[in-house]
Amino acid sequence: MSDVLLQLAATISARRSATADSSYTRQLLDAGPARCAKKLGEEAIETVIAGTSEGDEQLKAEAADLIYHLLVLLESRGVALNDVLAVLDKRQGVSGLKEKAERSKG
Ligand SMILES: N=c1c2ncn([C@@H]3O[C@H](COP(=O)(O)OP(=O)(O)OP(=O)(O)O)[C@@H](O)[C@H]3O)c2ncn1[C@@H]1O[C@H](COP(=O)(O)O)[C@@H](O)[C@H]1O
Repeated sequence: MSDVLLQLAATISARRSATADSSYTRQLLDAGPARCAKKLGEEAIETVIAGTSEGDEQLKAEAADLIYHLLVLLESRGVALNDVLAVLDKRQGVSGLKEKAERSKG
């Protein structure tokens, strides 16, 4: 799973040197983090709609769009996917309820 994500993140990063007319990713990166974040929000809403009222195939397609746009936002902000995966890795084995309580302590 994370092999696919890491490969996609590498592709997205490499698109920085593509031409804008050949790459949708390059167009998003050129538009900057605010535009990338807005696209992510749109895809999140489409995923919510699929999750509540559409079939499994549509949900899978929207989830894939969402993940792609998340990776583009991370690239636009210069945040490495591996650093996000490290945060998730540290949380493994920690109950979500315990983690939430730690967060509210500040
Ligand atoms: N995984 C994806 C991927 N998922 C979704 N999308 C695009 O994300 C867009 C989201 O759909 P929308 O309906 O919101 O698109 P839209 O209305 O045309 O978008 P805007 O005009 O609003 O920006 C579509 O254009 C999809 O093609 C993706 N575009 C690229 N990739 C990956 O990125 C790689 C590089 O792509 P390029 O940068 O285009 O070469 C590809 O080989 C893929 O692996």
